[in-house]
Amino acid sequence: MSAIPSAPEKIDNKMDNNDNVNTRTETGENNKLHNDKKKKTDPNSVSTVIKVKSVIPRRRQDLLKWHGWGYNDSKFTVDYKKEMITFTGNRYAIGGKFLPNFIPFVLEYFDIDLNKERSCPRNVQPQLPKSYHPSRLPANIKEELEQIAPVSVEGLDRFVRAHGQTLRDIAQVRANSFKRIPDAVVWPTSHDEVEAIVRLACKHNLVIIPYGGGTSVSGAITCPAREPRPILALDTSGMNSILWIDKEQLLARIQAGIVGQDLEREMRARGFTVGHEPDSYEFSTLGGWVATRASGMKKNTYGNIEDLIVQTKVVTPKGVIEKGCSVPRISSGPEWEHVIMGSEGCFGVVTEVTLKIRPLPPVVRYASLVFPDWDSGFHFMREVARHRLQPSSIRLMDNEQFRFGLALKTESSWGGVFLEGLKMAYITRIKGFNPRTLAVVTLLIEGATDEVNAREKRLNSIAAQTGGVPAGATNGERGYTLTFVIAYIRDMALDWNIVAESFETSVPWERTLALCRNVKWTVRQECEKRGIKYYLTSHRLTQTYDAGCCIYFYFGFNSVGMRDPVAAFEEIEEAARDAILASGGSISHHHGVGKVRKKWYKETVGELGQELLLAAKKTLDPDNIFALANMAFDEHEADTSPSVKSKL
Ligand SMILES: Cc1cc2nc3c(=O)[nH]c(=O)nc-3n(C[C@H](O)[C@H](O)[C@H](O)COP(=O)(O)OP(=O)(O)OC[C@H]3O[C@@H](n4cnc5c(N)ncnc54)[C@H](O)[C@@H]3O)c2cc1C
Repeated sequence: MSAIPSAPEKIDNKMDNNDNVNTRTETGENNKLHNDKKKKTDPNSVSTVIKVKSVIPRRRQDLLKWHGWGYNDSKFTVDYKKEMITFTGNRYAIGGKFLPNFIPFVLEYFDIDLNKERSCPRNVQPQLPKSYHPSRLPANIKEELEQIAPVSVEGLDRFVRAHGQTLRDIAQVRANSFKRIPDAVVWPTSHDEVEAIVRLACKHNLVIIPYGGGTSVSGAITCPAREPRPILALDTSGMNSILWIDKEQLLARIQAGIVGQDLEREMRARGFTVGHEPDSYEFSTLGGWVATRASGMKKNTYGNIEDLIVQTKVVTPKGVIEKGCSVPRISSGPEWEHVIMGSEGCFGVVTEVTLKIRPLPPVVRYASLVFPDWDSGFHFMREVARHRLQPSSIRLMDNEQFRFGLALKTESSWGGVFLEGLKMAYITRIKGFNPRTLAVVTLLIEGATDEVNAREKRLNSIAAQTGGVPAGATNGERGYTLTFVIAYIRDMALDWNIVAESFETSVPWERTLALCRNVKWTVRQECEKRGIKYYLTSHRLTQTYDAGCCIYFYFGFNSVGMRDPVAAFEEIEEAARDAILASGGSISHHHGVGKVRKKWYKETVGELGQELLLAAKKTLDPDNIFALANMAFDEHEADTSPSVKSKL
């Protein structure tokens, strides 16, 4: 660990809006040495900095919705005359197509009043706030900050970085009801600039919230409401260069603000892949993945983020943490890099990461299987994991999700998702599967042709033993495409007063079926208690391990007539989480703790675990500059009076 130099640095800061031009080489000493050596010895290595042009502009609101998920031009919209839903834009396969089965699905589960909606359609853009909380950043500090990196105190720039993607976040955005938003946004382009910003924050006692892609679903980036100090949103999007690629060692050094889709595009253009694809990867960043311990859909081949990282560089108020060597494994006491993975922005800013990369697989094949019900699908998944035969991705969807897939069937040739026409007839009439109970597995198999063929054969043979039937590649591919579109549904649902959100957990194999039943039962009880008649719970098994799996739930209900639907949703979700823990599940598999799951942190890590977390904070950030109040950190600790500081 090295201390942040105290002498002020003059920094040549030329960030060209969206070009993310980094005018200096910001690699650390190790990396400079690495580069110099590689230049001489390895003609295959790319040692020049690749300045990535991001899809996402610095004014994110120009491309992305300020009031919901995803691109401005992509959304579900209702044509009340035709009684049909369309998905706008042409970014996704269902773009521009009518979805004739969607309204019947919504009516069945949520009983919306179409006549009322027709007379008062709500396909209306939410209006931007007329005013914002004034910035608390003193003008002289702003000037000092501007010497380091571009700064904005404009209301909208601050507002769009005040939240993630929880239901409460989106409800607050739409109502402009945040108690606190950042007082300024700052866009560093390099590790050194981050060091200078952190130094300045320590000097003036400012709060820093690292902001990556804003896709957090744990309340992690939401500003603590009672924080009295000026808050800087440190937007990492300007730090998105690929510093070097070592084709021989299959490593790349990358700045932490790079967005998933930019990283994959650049790597694929050079014949490589990182292979980390969380469902949010269009918008989430490398630094966000590290800070939340993210999990990608292809983790069976490439690993979760913790398996992909070889080295990280992190700026904390007490100095820079970075291992002094870049090695595949080390036995040198506890791995301090793991203290940063999952630190949820509370210890400092991840600035650079060395990641493993892989050559692009020669063959990528989708496949799907249908099972008579969830339990038989589950037994298939268990057997596959027992034999360690998982392909890059393997997911089991329950019947509600299967039917939801049918609801997204288009009127035109792209077709629906899952089992049309003859295939459906074969499965229901000849195989005798009940369309109201069947479950679907989607598969993504990567590798050389022989390997892919062999694996598919073995998977099909296990499926046959557990009651499954192959349902083709197209259905498999559509299942994956659908993943990116599902995230857009909540915005339309909110227009109909349907509140919805997902939550997830990890669980040992032997507890999984009981956990799924218990959670659905709990949700049903909680809905009945509140007189909620129209709701949907659904789950899928998204990740498999030797010792268990990840279960991902969707839950939504029609909240018409309720006084505080968001609070009701959160109460039900809390009861569901209690049921998860009581059934042997965890606080989270990949979403993290943030502010919304703090209640269960101590019981998860134990008293001493929590003490260790507080001790790490005291060492790395004694003045609570990174006062995000996630995990065990209480908002009150934002009060920096000596008595409170000593508690840290
Ligand atoms: C539709 C949808 C699908 C999702 N699918 C997945 C999935 O498949 N797998 C998965 O793991 N997660 C998923 N998530 C959750 C989310 O995308 C991840 O938690 C992601 O890692 C957050 O990255 P981000 O760049 O958006 O971080 P942000 O939301 O900006 O920040 C999240 C946390 O990380 C901190 N942080 C961000 N950058 C840095 C940095 N450089 N240094 C230090 N701290 C930093 C922030 O302070 C905050 O505490 C999904 C979310 C949504 C909305």
